[in-house]
Amino acid sequence: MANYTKRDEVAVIELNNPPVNALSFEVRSGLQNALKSAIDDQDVKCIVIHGKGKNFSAGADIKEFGAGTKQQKPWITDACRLADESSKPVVAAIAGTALGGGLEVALFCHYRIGTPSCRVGFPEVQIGILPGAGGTQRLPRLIGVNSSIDMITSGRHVMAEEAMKLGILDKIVTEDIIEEGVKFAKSVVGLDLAHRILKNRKIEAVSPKVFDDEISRVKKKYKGYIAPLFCLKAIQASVQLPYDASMEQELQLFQHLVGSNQAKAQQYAFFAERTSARWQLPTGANSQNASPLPVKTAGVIGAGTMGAGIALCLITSGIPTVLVEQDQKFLEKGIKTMEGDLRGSVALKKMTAEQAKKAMLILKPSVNFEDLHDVDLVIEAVYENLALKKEIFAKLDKICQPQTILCTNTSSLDIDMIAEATKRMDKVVGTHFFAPAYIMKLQENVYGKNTSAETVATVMALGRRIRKVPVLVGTCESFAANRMLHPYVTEALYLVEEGASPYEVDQVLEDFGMPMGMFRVSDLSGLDIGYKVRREAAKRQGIDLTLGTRFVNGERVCLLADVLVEKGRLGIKSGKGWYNYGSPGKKEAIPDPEVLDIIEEHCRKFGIKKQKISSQEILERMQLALINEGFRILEEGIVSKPEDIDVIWIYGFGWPKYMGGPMFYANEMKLKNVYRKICDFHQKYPFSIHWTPSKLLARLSETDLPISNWTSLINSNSKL
Ligand SMILES: CCCCCCCC/C=C\C=C\CC(=O)SCCNC(=O)CCNC(=O)[C@H](O)C(C)(C)COP(=O)(O)OP(=O)(O)OC[C@H]1O[C@@H](n2cnc3c(N)ncnc32)[C@H](O)[C@@H]1OP(=O)(O)O
Repeated sequence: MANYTKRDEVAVIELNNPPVNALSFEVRSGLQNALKSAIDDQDVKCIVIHGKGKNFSAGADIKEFGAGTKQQKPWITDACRLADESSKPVVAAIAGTALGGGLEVALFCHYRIGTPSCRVGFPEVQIGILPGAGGTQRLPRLIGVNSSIDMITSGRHVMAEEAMKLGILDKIVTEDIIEEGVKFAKSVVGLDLAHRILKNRKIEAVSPKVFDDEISRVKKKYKGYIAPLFCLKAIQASVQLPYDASMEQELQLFQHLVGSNQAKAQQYAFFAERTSARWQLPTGANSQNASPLPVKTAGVIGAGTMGAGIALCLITSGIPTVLVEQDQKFLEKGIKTMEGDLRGSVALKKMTAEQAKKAMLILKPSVNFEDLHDVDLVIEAVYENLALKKEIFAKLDKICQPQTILCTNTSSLDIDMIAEATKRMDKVVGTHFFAPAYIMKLQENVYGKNTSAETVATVMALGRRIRKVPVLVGTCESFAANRMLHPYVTEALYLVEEGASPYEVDQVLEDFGMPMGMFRVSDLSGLDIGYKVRREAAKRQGIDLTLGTRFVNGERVCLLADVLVEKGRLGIKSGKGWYNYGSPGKKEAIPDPEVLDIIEEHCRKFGIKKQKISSQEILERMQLALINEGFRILEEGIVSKPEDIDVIWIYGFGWPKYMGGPMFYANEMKLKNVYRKICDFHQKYPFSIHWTPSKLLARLSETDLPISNWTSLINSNSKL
C-alpha cells in the first residue's frame, strides 16, 4: 500500500511494502489514490514520494509476472500519469534503491533527489523483461540515448554520484531523506514545471547506424539473451515515434517478453538465488535461527592462483587480510597476480584506481603463520593434499584464537578428516571457490558432521559480503558442483569415442548457451590435472590405470584425455590439447586434425565402431547425465533443495540464466520425459553407472508436480 500524510502544505506519500517496496497491486492502487488526494487537496502545494524503510522501491512485484497471471490495473503508468499531469511539483526522495518500476515512478516525478548511497537502475534485462512503464521512453529524454542504452541493456545499478552526473538526480542530500524531500519540494513551488515533464522533452536525433552497431554489440555481449535486444527496439522507438505511439510499442515489446520462456527462467533464477541463501542443516538449524560471527579480519593461506584470488575478494570488500605463503618468491608472485587483476578491474571501470590502491593497503603479505594469530577467519587454499591440509589445520588450531573459524578451499577432500586435525571441529568448514576466484560468483560452502550452525552462518554471510553467491552443501566425494561435472565430462568423452568430434560436442554446448564447450574448458584447466587425479584415485583403490584400461570395477572408462597428456598435449599451457593454440598461453582454440587422428587410432585400438551422432543426442546425453546426478545429490540430502543445484550451475559453470539451471530445465522437459530418456540410456549403456536412474527422480516423475513443489514433497515424504 501507500501511506498518505501531510506536513504543512506538503503531501508525503510513502510506498509501503517491506522489505523492498515492490510495486504490488496494493502499492500501485495506494499510490494512485494518494496522488489523487494530494492533487485534489487545495491546501497541498507540492508532493513528495519516498519509500518506507531502507529502499525507495525495487520495482514491479516480480511474483506478479508469474505464468498465467495478468497484472491487475492500475499499472504503474496509470498510477503515475497523475504526476505528469499535476500542476503541483512532485519530488521523488530516493534512499536505498530505485530500480525498475521504482525508477520509472521517479521518472514520472518532476524532480529526483537522493542520498549519497542510493542506487538507481533498470535491472529488468536480468529477469528477462524490459522497463515497461515508460523507462525506455523517459530515460533517453533525460540522459540521452547512448547512456540509456548502456543502463538499460546492462541492467547495472548506478550510484548516486554517477546518477547526479548523468542528470537522473537533481540533488544529493545528506540529512534525513523525508525532511530533505519536504524542504526541496517547498523550494520548487511556483517554478515552471513544463520542462520538468519528461514526456514533453525533445529527444535527440540518432542515426539508425547507432542502433545497428548496438544490436551487434549486444548480440555478442549477451549471447543468447533476447531481452537486451528488445530493450534496444524500445529505445529506438523512442527516437522514431511520438511519445504515445512509442509507449504503446514499449508495452507490446514488454508483453511479448513477459510471456517468454527466457523471462520465466530468469525470474526463476532470481528467486532461486534468494531461496538458496535460506540454508538448513540436518539438525534443523537454519538461516533464520543461527547468527554469524563478526569477521573483521581474515587470513588466506597459499598465494597461488586460488589463494591470491580469494584474498582479492576479501580486500576489495574491505576486509583486512593476512596472506601467508611459506616462500617469499611465491608470495611476491601472488601479489603481482593480485595487482594485475586489480589493474584489469580499473581498466574495465569496475573500480577506481583509488579503490584498488585502498584495497592493497589492507593486505598484509607474510611468510609467517604466526601473523594469523588474531584474525577472525582463515581460508586455506593450498594444493589438494590431505596430509598437507591436516598439517596446516593442526598448526592453525594452535596459533589462532579459539573462536577463529577455519575454512578450507578443498574441492574434493573430506572436510571431517581435515577437521579431525583440530580441537575445534565445529569451527571447520569448506569454502570452495571456483577459478578464477576473483571473478566466479559461486562459493560452495561445505559443512562437515561437526560444523556448527554459527560457523555455517558466518561463511554464508561472508559469501554475500564478498559479492559471491554462497550455496550450502553437505560432504560427499567432490561435493555437489564437481560431482555433477563428472558424468557430464564422462559422457562427452564417450560421445567422442562413439563418433562425435570434440568440436561438434563443444559447438552443441555453446549453441545451448554454455560459455565454453567441455573440451575448451578442459584445455583451459589443464588436462594433466585430471590425469593426476585419476591416477591417484585409482591407486587408492589398488588399481593400476594404463592407457589400455577399458573398465574399472565393471564401469566403462575412456582415457582419451590421458592419451593426449602422454603426447604432451596438456591444454592451453602447452599450446596444444583438444585444440591447437599455436603457442603456449594463447587463447584462440583451433580444431586440430591431429587430435582427430589420435581419436581414430584410439577407436581402432579398442575396436570401437564410429557412427554419426546428432546434435540433439549430444545435448541430451550430456545434460541428462548431469541432471540424473543432480537428483541423486538431492536424494542423498547433499543439497536441501533443487534451487541450490541450479544456482551452482549458473554461478559455477555458466549455465545460461535464460535456461534457468539443470533442475529447472528438467522441470521444463517434464520429469516423466526426463526419467524415460534416462531409463533408455541406462538400458543402452549398462556399463555407465551414471545412467542408473535416480530413485528420487523416479518417484517425482510420477507426481508431475512443478519444481516449486519438489522441496516440500521431499521433506514431507508423504507422496513419495
Ligand atoms: C502482463 C500484462 C502486461 C502488464 C503491463 C505491466 C506494465 C509493467 C510496468 C512496469 C514493469 C516494470 C518492471 C520491473 O520493475 S521488474 C523489477 C525490476 N527490479 C528488480 O529486478 C530488482 C530486484 N531486486 C533486487 O535486485 C534486490 O532485491 C535489491 C532491491 C537490490 C535488494 O537486495 P537485498 O537487500 O540483497 O535483498 P534481497 O534481494 O534478498 O530481497 C529481499 C526480498 O525482497 C524480494 N524482492 C526483491 N525485489 C523484488 C521485486 N521486485 N519483486 C518481488 N520481490 C522482490 C526478494 O525476493 C527477497 O525476498 P525473500 O526474502 O522472500 O527471499
